[in-house]
Amino acid sequence: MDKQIKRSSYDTFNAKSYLKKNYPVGPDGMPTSHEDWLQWLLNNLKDTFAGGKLSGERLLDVGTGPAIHNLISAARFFPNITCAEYCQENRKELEKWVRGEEDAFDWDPFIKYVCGLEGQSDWEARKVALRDAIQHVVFCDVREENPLGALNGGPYDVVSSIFTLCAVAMDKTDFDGIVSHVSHLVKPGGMLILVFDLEATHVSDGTVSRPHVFLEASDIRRAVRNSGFTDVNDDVCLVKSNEGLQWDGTGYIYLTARKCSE
Ligand SMILES: C[S@@+](CC[C@H](N)C(=O)[O-])C[C@H]1O[C@@H](n2cnc3c(N)ncnc32)[C@H](O)[C@@H]1O
Repeated sequence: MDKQIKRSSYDTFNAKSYLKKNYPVGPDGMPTSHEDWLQWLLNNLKDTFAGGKLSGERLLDVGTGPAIHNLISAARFFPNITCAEYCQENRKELEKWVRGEEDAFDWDPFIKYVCGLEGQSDWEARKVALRDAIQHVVFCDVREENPLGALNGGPYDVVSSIFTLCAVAMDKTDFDGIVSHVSHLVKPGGMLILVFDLEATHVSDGTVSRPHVFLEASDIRRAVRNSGFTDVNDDVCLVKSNEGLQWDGTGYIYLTARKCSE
C-alpha cells in the first residue's frame, strides 16, 4: 500500500529508478510507453522545431530531470542548451551522459527513434551534436521568483519544461506563480514549450504516493496567457485507461506560446 508523503520528496529523488520506470525500451529496441504518450511527446517536439522555425541559439530546459530525450529535436537547431534541474542526483546523471560515462543511461534508442521521425539517418552524429549542445547543467528552483538565481544570464530564445511545473505546484494559485517565475526566463518574442499532466490528483512511484495539483487544460492556458504570452497552441493526448499506471490523470497537454513583445 502506498503511503502519502510530502511534495518535498524531490529532495530524495532516485534518478536510476525514475529512468528505468519511465523510459523503458521494448524487445525491438524501440522506446515503449503506455498508450504511446512518449511517441506523442517526441512527435510534438519534432514538429515544433521542424525546419528551424524557432529563431535563436539559446534554449533553457527547466526541470530536465535525469533525461535528455526532450532535447533531441531542439539540439538540431539550438547549439547552446542549458539544463536546469533542482535535484543534484539528476544533474549528476545528466552530466554522466554528456561526458559519455559508461554507467550513464542509454539514450541511443530514443535518439534513433527521433531521427526516424525526422527522416534523418545519422543518429550517431546527432548524439555527438546533442552532447556538444548541452553546454550547462545548473541548479534551478521554480518556486523562486528568479529560478536560476545568480546563474541567470538573461532571458532565453526558447524555454521548455516537460512534466515539471505541474509536479512541483501545490495548488492552482501556486501553479500560476510558478508559471510566472518561468515566464521571466523567456525573451520577448521567444517561445515557451510546456507539457503537463491533466486532471491528476496523485502520482506514485509504487512505494510512495504524492498529491498532484488538479489542472484542467483551461487552467493551464489561462496561467500562460496571464504570464504575458500570446499565440497559445496546444495538443491534448487523452489516455483511455489508467490500468497499470500509478497515476490517475486523464491525459497530457503539450502547449507552445510566444512571449509578448515589451
Ligand atoms: C516528473 S519529473 C520530469 C523530468 C523530465 N523533464 C522528464 O520529462 O522526464 C519533475 C522534475 O522536476 C524537478 N523538480 C522538483 N522540484 C523542483 C523545483 N522546485 N524546481 C525545479 N525543478 C524541480 C524534479 O527534480 C524532477 O526532475
